[in-house]
Amino acid sequence: MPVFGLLSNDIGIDLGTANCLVFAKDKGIVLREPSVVAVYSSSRKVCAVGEEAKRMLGRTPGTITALRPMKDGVIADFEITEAMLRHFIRKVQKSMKFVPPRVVVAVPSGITEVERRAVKESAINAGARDVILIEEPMAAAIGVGLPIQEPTANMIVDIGGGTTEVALISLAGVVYTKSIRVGGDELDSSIVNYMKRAYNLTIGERTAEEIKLKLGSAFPLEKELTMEVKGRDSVAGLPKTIHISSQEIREALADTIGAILELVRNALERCPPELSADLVDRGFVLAGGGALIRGLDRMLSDGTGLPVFAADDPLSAVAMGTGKVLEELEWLIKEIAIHRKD
Ligand SMILES: Nc1ncnc2c1ncn2[C@@H]1O[C@H](COP(=O)(O)OP(=O)(O)OP(=O)(O)O)[C@@H](O)[C@H]1O
Repeated sequence: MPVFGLLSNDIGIDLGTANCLVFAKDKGIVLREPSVVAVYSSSRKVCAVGEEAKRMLGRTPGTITALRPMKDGVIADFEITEAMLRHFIRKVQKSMKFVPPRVVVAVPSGITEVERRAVKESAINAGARDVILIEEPMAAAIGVGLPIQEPTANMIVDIGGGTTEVALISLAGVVYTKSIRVGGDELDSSIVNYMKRAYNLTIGERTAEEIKLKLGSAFPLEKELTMEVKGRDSVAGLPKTIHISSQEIREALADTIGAILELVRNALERCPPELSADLVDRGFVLAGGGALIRGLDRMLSDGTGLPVFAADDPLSAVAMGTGKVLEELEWLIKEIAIHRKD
């Protein structure tokens, strides 16, 4: 029975702490949903997954809990992560041909051996016939098209929801990698704290993220922006509306963004000299949703003296990388089959 080619329905999954993306072979990205699950508080039975569950965050009655099973780059809740993975695999399988897929899953590089095994088992339980894990920064580097197999420095900084990971790759191997639990979520928390400190305004994490998307920046903007924010006055306890500017939000984000710069500088300090020399011309690439923060490329370039490039579609980089790995797998397996015939 032909397992590859026409009947192949292999998929790649970016199992991110903020978003889950699924790449289907020959189709591209077929699913893009927040990594959020809503469960009934009493039975822990799943009642919504993805976009629908994210809308419930901070708005649930006592009977339902909306949670993010992967936080800070680790799996906080195995059971719910498995349910989420199963839900997404089944959702894309419905519209596909009926052969159990091989699955390439990109996972945060900081997860433990036990967590890796749990992800593999979850994918198998969800119907995969074979599971290959790849670390997120490697997948991102492949996804943005860096020539990772060449004997030259390929550096990627992946700023996700829970973590920021830096990786230096040469000859398809990781020369240096480091991950910190600082990413988009931490930026959101900085905004929550700033609002409380400066305006006695309590806001939820969804509102904080909205402010980050609308006003967030790491470098002065040509035209600074403003927006209206609604929340609860933490003293009077009543709903309140204020106006804030992008300058204020830049100030609120500065420490967290400083931690990302620090991570990059540490990586550069540990870089072998030949590869350092390569980086002078080649610079490094930003991927992950955090790469979309206005002026971040410029700020990191000023802080390191290197050229910095933001990926064209940073939110898709890891998923695109899993897709390319699938193509390579196919090629490798075909090669093996040809040699076997000989
Ligand atoms: N335009 C934007 N400006 C700033 N931040 C953004 C923008 N768009 C998305 N983000 C942030 O990017 C983060 C999600 O990025 P991404 O999907 O790459 O993370 P992830 O891969 O799920 O997380 P991790 O890499 O930690 O597993 C969120 O915190 C989101 O708020």
